[in-house]
Amino acid sequence: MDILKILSRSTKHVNKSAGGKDTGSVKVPSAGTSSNPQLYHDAIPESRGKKRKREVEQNKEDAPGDEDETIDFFATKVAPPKSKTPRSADQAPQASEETVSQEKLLEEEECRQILRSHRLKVTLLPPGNAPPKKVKKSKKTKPVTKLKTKDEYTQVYPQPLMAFSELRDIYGISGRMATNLKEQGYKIPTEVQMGSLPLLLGPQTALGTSTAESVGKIAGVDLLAVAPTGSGKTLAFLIPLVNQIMQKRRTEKDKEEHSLQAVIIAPTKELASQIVNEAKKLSLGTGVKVVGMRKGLKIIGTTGAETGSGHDESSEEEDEEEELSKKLVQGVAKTDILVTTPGLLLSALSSSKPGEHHPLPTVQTLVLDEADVLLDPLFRDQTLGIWDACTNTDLRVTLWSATMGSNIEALASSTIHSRRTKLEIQDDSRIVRLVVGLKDSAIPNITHRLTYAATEPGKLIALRQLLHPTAKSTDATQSLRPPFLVFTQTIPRAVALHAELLYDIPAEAGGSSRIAVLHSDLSDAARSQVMTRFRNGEIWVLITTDILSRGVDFRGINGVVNYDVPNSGAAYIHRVGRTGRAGRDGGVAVTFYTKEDIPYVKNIANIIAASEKQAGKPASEASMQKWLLDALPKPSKEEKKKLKMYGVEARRGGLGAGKEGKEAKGKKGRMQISTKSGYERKLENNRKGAILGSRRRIREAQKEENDDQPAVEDTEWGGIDE
Ligand SMILES: Nc1ncnc2c1ncn2[C@@H]1O[C@H](COP(=O)(O)OP(=O)(O)OP(=O)(O)O)[C@@H](O)[C@H]1O
Repeated sequence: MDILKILSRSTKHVNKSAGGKDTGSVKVPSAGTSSNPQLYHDAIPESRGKKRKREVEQNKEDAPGDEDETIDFFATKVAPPKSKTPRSADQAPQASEETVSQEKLLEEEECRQILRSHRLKVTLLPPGNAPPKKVKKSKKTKPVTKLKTKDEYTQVYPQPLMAFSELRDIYGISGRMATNLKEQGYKIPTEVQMGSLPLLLGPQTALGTSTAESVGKIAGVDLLAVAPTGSGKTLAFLIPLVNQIMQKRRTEKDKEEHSLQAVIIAPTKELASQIVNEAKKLSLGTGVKVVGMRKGLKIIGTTGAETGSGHDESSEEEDEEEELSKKLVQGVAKTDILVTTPGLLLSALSSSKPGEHHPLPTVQTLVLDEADVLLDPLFRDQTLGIWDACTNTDLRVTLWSATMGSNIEALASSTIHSRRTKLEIQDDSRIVRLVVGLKDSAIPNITHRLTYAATEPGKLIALRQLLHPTAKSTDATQSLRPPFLVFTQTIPRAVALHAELLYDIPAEAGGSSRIAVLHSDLSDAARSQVMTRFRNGEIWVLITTDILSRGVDFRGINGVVNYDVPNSGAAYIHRVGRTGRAGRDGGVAVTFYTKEDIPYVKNIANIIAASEKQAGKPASEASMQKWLLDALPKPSKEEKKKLKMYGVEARRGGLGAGKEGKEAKGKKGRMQISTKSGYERKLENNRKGAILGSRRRIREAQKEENDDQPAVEDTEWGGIDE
């Protein structure tokens, strides 16, 4: 059925599939996949990279076209390859880095041109734990921290991955994994995959020509990757991981044995379970096992020392600890890859000594997905605790996000360096930073709308207008075709908005079952049921909090509504990045703001302006007018910090609560979610007050009358009056 028609007040129900081609002339993400998942392909000068360009063209021809595509809107991802008898992992050819034919590699200048045209920037971070230099500019100005000097940060031009076929031809991934990729329909690598896969699969091959003179041989890399939302970072970290484990398993005698090789940390259960699914599809038939962490799952085997039979003698303690870490059974969960939220794994690692954790000595790869939030104060201790528990000297760490502030980068690199010093690791590895496009910016392929709704009731009216467009419009910015997500600041607000909108979808279109709410107060089972129903297209409007703002991939979602303004620029980038995934065009991101939000929206307005500039929108068509940008006040650092931690004050804690969740004095109900304006509510309250007052007066008058009667009559029942 045409969702938009059903929701339009003036039109009748048309019985067509929700994900069908009947999406009007507006091209929306739910209409199908994009023929090219890449976001940037600036022209390369004619003479450069000809050979490779041909390959890309070829791939483009092979790619599925939008027109013929009839997909179930943001339906479950391409089904995993059918389990044909898998080719044994041992049969896969093994291409060592030395055997790669130099003919297959590009010249450095070609690499440079291609990387530039895809807006990829690769930088080697300083080799040692070089502290940032304090530079005093003048006597009057404060000392500034100069983070970059030419010698410390080296821009390099590694081999880009031009086609997935190169994964096998150049980097020697197994045939089985190559088949899995093909069967899932991956054809053209996205920018982050172009840049990161060569670096992680064969750093020497990838960096060979680029670094020979300037930085010498590089044995391995720890990677900080910053790439737009929906640009395929999951696949970028999973391919090297599964490949590495397969290679290791080839050398093991007992093929049934699994020992924990890699830990992937994600901030929410929803994202962790999505990663598990992706990893399972990729490793089908490879023998690599993936498990999602859950409460009660044993990661560490118990030993005599743990059950209380160990000695307390301090002279023996160190030896015992060493013995213990050797003896601990790492494969209790019997898995190669564990995907987890930070809290779950850290509590599974806690030892009987408070504040101490069991080590994970077999883990060789640690992946932090949404690394900036994992290293933010909320999760920092838990994430660093797990990182610290990974004691293997060969550990490689990769960090991924669409946003990464310089403080997070500094924390990550200092953790890597101090760990190397602590464990006395000496090898030729380097930290590499990969940035795709403009750092910390929103994807350029969606339409942004920043809408002033003045008041809370104004926001509700505006949302209803999006849900029930009254005028037929071909302009994607005037309507929002479900499925879409609505973000609120708090759980009570999400619940209240859900209650308010519950009956907005006509019964003929499925009624209240089409709208749902998801937040962290729900049980795990309820959360996962809502996720499944949304993915299956049963739910059209999903109201949620920031719990779904990061990483979650609902392929063809058409839009995002920020019912409440996000708490930071990064939160905006991630929320709106739920649409426009894998290069799909037509996604819409609507942000409502009221007078309470005015001090905070400049940041968002700037992000929108930068995104439109990136997309090449001429100034005349920009939705962010210069006068508005100039007029909006600039929040102070302190205000930004407060906003990030607690959200907009007027909405803190719930519907309209003040500080610490208490209703602000004299402002009770000011921010409640309701269609009625404050004036209407005042009239209603006055009416109610008048009725109550008149009842009270009647009661008082009756009481006075009764008081004049003899006392005995109080207890006598006079029967029902005729
Ligand atoms: N090379 C590719 N070609 C086509 N689709 C791809 C490709 N790589 C990934 N995708 C698809 O792109 C979508 C987004 O990928 P993914 O979830 O990994 O994005 P992400 O970069 O991690 O985003 P976020 O920052 O929001 O977490 C997924 O549906 C994935 O299957």
